[in-house]
Amino acid sequence: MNEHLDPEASNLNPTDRDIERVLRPQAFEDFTGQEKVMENLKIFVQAAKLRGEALDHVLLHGPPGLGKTTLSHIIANEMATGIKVTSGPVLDKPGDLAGLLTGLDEGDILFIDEIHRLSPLVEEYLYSAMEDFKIDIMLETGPNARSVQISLNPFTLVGATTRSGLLTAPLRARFGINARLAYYDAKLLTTIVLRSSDILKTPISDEGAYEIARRSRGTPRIANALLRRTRDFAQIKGNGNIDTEIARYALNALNVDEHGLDEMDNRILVTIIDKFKGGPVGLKTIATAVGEDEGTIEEVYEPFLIQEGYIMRTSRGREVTEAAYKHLKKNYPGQTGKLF
Ligand SMILES: Nc1ncnc2c1ncn2[C@@H]1O[C@H](COP(=O)(O)OP(=O)(O)OP(=O)(O)O)[C@@H](O)[C@H]1O
Ligand SMILES: [Mg+2]
Repeated sequence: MNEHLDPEASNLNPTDRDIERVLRPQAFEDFTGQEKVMENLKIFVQAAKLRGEALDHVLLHGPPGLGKTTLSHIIANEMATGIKVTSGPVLDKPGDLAGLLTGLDEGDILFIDEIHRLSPLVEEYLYSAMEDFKIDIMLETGPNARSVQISLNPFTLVGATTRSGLLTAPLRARFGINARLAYYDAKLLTTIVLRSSDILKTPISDEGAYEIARRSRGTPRIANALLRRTRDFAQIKGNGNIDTEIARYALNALNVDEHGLDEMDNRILVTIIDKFKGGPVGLKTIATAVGEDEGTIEEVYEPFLIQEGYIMRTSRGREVTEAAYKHLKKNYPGQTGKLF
């Protein structure tokens, strides 16, 4: 597999990257949560294996860190096939894609991360590959140039995206299996934290694990990262064991608040309340006011704030809820204004 094309690997330091790899579940049975998605996926994998066919193309979508990349590797492991990894922005010419496609063995997985960022030309080239396992390739250049159609081995495209809304309809329609990953509840994340501490050989109490879990924005990647940092605090400031007290100490030091909101989450809520009277206000305006990229707010911060009931999406923009005022210990202006 092409590790250097794994885009998320680059923003971790080498040690954390190694740890992330060790913690990554390898089989269906190590993967916690996403019950509905997993139940179906297991059936589709079993059926494809029974028929000796390639699995239908799979689209995985959902916020960052919920397990899309992990699942793509699990699918390859469970199908007992090879996997090639690339990403939308890396494939800038159809030729790049052709090279990957012709190198696939029967039943192999081609994993395209950030598939919403494919160039239109590459995307169109993908259509016939996905549908008929055929591609056109150009032979020679200049006056002798001609294209020939070649057959590919049947393969499975696994596409991952945090922005399924940006996928074109024709591309979306070519995926037979469409799986949306949702945020994890604190109980599931506790299981994940306990499993990770076991692998890292870090002693932890159930309560300590729960404390980390419930403050991890519903996201396994964040839970694992907070576990690693809490382990540092436990080793330097404590006796190496993670209990509730050291977990609280570490999470406060890391600016993760009682409800698991981080600095940017809180800055977004404060901004909407203080600068825009609680909203409604447009996404672009919020982005400018907090100094963060609009897409990042939409795909990383907002979904969690909406799911936790701090923000509502209305036709006129984003509005904070009473829960947001309460969370920030601010007076809720309430409905009074609307009576007059
Ligand atoms: N269901 C799960 N059970 C246990 N660990 C998980 C699970 N889902 C994710 N993880 C852990 O969280 C980490 C992040 O997951 P992953 O890289 O698959 O997320 P992603 O959805 O691909 O994120 P991105 O959109 O940023 O690429 C993994 O290394 C893995 O250790
Ligand atoms: Mg990923």
